[in-house]
Amino acid sequence: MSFIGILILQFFALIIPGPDFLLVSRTGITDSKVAVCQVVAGICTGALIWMILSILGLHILFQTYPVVNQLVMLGGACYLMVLAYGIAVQSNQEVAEVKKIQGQFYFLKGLMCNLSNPKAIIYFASIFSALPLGSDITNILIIITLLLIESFVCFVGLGILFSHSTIKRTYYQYTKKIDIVSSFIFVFFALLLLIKFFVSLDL
Ligand SMILES: NC(=[NH2+])NCCC[C@H](N)C(=O)O
Repeated sequence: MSFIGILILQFFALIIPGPDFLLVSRTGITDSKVAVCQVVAGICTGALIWMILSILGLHILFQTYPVVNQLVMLGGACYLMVLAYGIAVQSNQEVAEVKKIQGQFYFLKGLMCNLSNPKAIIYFASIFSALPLGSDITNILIIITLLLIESFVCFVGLGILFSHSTIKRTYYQYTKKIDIVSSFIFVFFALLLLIKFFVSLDL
């Protein structure tokens, strides 16, 4: 596959709503643009970690020892539940209080959210094996850089889109309802991971 082909594929992977997408759009609505950049930097660091692990061949470890994959899925599901719980608690607090509690953890939130999905390692492994002219180191470095830039630009763009005043106004009008819906969506993603976990147990 050509570099352009890989970037187009990655674009669709980015914009399909998932935990990263939800976290970025939410941060855009409820927080500052700086917070969006920090969350996205965390997500991109997570993506970089998955890329490095897949280059090191750890996807083979995941396939050979499914228990490693299962543990990450379980941990990921728990983390998404924690995110959902955080939003649910937040919906019962005043905005000023919430700001105080959230503190500086945006980067970590983005990082953990991205790492919650172990499927990423298989995804990146297949991308690296589909590289044009084989997987030599220059090609891999180029594609890693391009994928990270694309993820950063698309997600920051998404966060800024959601930080638009009209969307913010709507949010402050329906804060509680939107918080509850987004917390349910995080629970939904966590349940998907849990279902995959139980299916992989092959009971
Ligand atoms: N940096 C990445 N490649 N992230 C993958 C994002 C996957 C999916 N769109 C989500 O929002 O969860």
